[in-house]
Amino acid sequence: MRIGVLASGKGAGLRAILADGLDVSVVAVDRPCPATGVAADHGVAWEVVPRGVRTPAGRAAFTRSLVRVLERHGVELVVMAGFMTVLAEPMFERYGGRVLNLHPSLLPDFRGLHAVEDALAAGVAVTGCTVHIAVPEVDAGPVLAQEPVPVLPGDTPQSLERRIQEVEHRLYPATIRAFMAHRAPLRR
Ligand SMILES: Nc1nc2c(c(=O)[nH]1)N[C@@H](CN(C=O)c1ccc(C(=O)N[C@@H](CCC(=O)O)C(=O)O)cc1)CN2
Ligand SMILES: NCC(=O)N[C@@H]1O[C@H](COP(=O)([O-])[O-])[C@@H](O)[C@H]1O
Repeated sequence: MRIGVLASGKGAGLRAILADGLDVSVVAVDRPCPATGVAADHGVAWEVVPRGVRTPAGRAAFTRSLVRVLERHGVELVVMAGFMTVLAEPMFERYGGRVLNLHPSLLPDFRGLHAVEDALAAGVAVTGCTVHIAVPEVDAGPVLAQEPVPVLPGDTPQSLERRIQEVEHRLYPATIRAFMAHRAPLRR
């Protein structure tokens, strides 16, 4: 199954996906970011799709542009790895049930942009990460996999994020493989 990865940042999750040998056809980013360098280092096509104004119409136009890039590369499964823009309906009209996201908390706890900081501020002893099927509602949709991560005394957002990402970089590729094993490709 041909994978398209959506990213916005450092690309550590993307690097883990590529290191696992998954077939990534294209990396699409919503802003210039180091993830494109990770793609280039692995010989994977990448494109910057500027997200523009985040009005409903602007978000829909941005999402349609993303879909066109993914279709141009024959993508059948969309994998968000540190993607930081909320996708509009056109993505789910085209790839409904085949858009995955990785979130750095045990959803439904700590949804949104600041999950690591929020878990730390809440004083929980355990947080974690979640792989789920994305839907139009942010950080909702069916959970595919979760793994707990302890919060340790003296943790900073950075130290906790590092511990979570160690788990993410193993859990996400494994969950993507399991998902593909149970889904027929869109076309044979
Ligand atoms: N329709 C969906 N789009 C996205 C989902 C999703 O589940 N459904 N997951 C997110 C990833 N994410 C959390 O895991 C997340 C990313 C970004 C935001 C957000 O509020 N973004 C702002 C812009 C923030 C910024 O750039 O500083 C926005 O889009 O207005 C919330 C959750 C990816 N997309
Ligand atoms: N709400 C989405 C979110 O916070 N995603 C998180 O952003 C990080 C991206 O790292 P990367 O750009 O190095 O892969 C990852 O830890 C991922 O869980």
